[in-house]
Amino acid sequence: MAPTKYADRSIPKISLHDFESRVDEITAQLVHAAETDGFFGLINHGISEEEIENMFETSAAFFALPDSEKAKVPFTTKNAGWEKNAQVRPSTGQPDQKESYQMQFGANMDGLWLPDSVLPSFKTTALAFMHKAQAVSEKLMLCFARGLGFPDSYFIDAHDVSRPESQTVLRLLHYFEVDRSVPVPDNYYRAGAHVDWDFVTLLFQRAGQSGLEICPGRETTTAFAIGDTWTKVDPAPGEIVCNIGDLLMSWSDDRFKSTFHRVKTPCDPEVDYYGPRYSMAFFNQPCTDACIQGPLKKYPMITGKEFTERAMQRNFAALKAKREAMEAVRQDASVALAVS
Ligand SMILES: O=C(O)CCC(=O)C(=O)O
Ligand SMILES: [Fe+2]
Repeated sequence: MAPTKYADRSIPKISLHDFESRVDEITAQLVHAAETDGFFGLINHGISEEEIENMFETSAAFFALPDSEKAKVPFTTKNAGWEKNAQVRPSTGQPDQKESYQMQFGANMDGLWLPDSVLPSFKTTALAFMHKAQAVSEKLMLCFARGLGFPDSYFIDAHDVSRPESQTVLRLLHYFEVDRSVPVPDNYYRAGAHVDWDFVTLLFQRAGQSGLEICPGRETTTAFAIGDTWTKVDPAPGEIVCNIGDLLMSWSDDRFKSTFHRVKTPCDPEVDYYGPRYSMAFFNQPCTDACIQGPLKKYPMITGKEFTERAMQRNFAALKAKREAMEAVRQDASVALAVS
């Protein structure tokens, strides 16, 4: 695999302390980060390190269950449930080396919670954490609305998690331990390069479990930023790493940048972390009936349901193109072998 080019770029760290009295200052910082890097770290956000660690322990308890138990809550087309080695990224054409479990607040989760007899208090703990993440997200939504000239509650109303139309997701992720003695195959990522298609993502990482890499600012010149310059974002205790998603990019008429990121597979015993990696991503998704259009009306208005469907279709089309390209390379290679 061609060696990745790296640069030590720092992402802005934004503190939410004294939110009510500092809201305009925070808005300016968030808007600047969204217009440039598309990534920022949040501190003093109101979720304690203990609460985050408690949710990580809850997540580890879920993933420690036998696969036969987790398979009772399988991933569905409603973007909820458990999958293992099943998410193929268009950037790599290969499945991510991980398992994940996606939870939502509303009707899309019907039948997808394990009973308390299997995992005591899991649902209560997860929902309490999801409401905490939602409260942080609503602060960001207020600021982004103000920055774009919308009423303060505009994005908050469009992402109302108390409504059955809610599509917001907390995704628990577990990347498997990697064997140091086996060389990393080409195109093998814990999570291949991608942009998120939500409004804004809140990513929780666990101290010491590095691997996240970002390519800030949409300054990419190559497909999926592979070949561009990447920056490592190591987990800082208690910090939430946030990135703008495609939804906010289009809802801001492309003023705010959704940004490529990935999770590298460890390959350098000197610096990389080979153990199991746990992370949690809170994806703010619009209600299915939300009407999405930026202040400059650059794109036609669409609903939250249509936006989600189109994002999934784009992903499937890119994936199909990637697989066809890989198949053509394989056929060329076998022809070359046959004639040599
Ligand atoms: O696990 C991580 O650090 C990143 C996960 C991610 O980017 C995603 O699930 O969209
Ligand atoms: Fe992501």
